[in-house]
Amino acid sequence: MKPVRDTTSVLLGAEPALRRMLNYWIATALLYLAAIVLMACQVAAGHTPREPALLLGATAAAGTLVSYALIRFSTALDLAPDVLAMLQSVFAIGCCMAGYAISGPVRAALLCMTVVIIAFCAVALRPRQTMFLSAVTLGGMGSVMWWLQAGDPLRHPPAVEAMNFGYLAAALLSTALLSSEMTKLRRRMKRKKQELEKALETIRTLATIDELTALANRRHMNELLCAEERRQPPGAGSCVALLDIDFFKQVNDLHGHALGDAVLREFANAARGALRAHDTLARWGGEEFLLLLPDAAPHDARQVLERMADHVHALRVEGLDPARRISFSAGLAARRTGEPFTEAISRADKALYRAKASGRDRIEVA
Ligand SMILES: Nc1nc2c(ncn2[C@@H]2O[C@H](COP(=O)(O)OP(=O)(O)OP(=O)(O)O)[C@@H](O)[C@H]2O)c(=O)[nH]1
Repeated sequence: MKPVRDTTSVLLGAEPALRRMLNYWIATALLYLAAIVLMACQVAAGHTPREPALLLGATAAAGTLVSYALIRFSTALDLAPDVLAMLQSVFAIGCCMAGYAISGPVRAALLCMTVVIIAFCAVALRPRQTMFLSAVTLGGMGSVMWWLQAGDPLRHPPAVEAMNFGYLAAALLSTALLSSEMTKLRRRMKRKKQELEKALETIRTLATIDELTALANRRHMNELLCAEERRQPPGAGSCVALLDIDFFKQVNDLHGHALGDAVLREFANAARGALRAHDTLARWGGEEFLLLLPDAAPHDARQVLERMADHVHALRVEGLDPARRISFSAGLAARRTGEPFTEAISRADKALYRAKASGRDRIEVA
């Protein structure tokens, strides 16, 4: 299986976009093969002269191989998908025109091939390019038909050529319109997909971030704690701390809820600035915050909290009495080996209660 996989990846490349284009190429190559076989049948039945049919078959085969090389090395050659599609379709339409000129009574059947070519290329072309290609095809085929009926009106009766032209014009027009509608549909779907991705991103943010402080919310912190419990090998240390802003109720009572909100926001900004790279501070509820310090000894955790306290003490919130210093009390607990975080948090909560009871603006260790 591996040699087959290796050969496939050399032939089709590894990039999904390139593979998709080469899969399209395989489909067109099969179409060319079918056309060459049918042309050979026409030669065998005596409807088509041998030499021009051979020349056309060889040109079509060579063109198919060249188009493979152009697609396979399109990145190196800096060929955009629409340029590739245009080149391939112009070549294929040229083959159809030559095939029509040398085919006998079945030549009208070749017209359906032109429609297939336009439909194929419309996947990679812009609607305006598809319209242009359809017009070029109609002009080219019309010229061949005119040239055939002018040169040999008995084998190519003008009325028949005119009807063939009419059918081709109708089919190409409908195909071009249809492909333009499909392109618009694809664009709409792409836009919808981008909108959905954006909405999903917003939902993800809303589900993990606290709206007021932009810190992690309680739900997200619980997820992080579970992940941390799974990640941490037994014995490896981490700490949790519960923080509560001191006398916060007074801020609300004296200055109103809006200023209370501003204090919460400023507190969060200041506290965030004191964290280490892997620490997470979450709004646990109201004016209470939970700090998770992975791989931290109690001494390291205490240093983080002291740094945080310095940042918070230095806070000046507009509208608040400058003499009023914002502070917080904290309960710190080092997680014991195998201990669930819920228990460590409960110990931190008791330590926080002691910090409040013994005068606030301090850190108590559980
Ligand atoms: N502005 C504002 N206030 C909030 C919010 N969430 C909770 N609070 C208020 O926070 C206050 C918490 O006060 P308490 O926990 O009773 O006590 P405190 O004044 O902080 O005193 P200590 O904690 O004992 O130092 C209450 O008045 C709540 O209404 C919020 O999102 N915005």
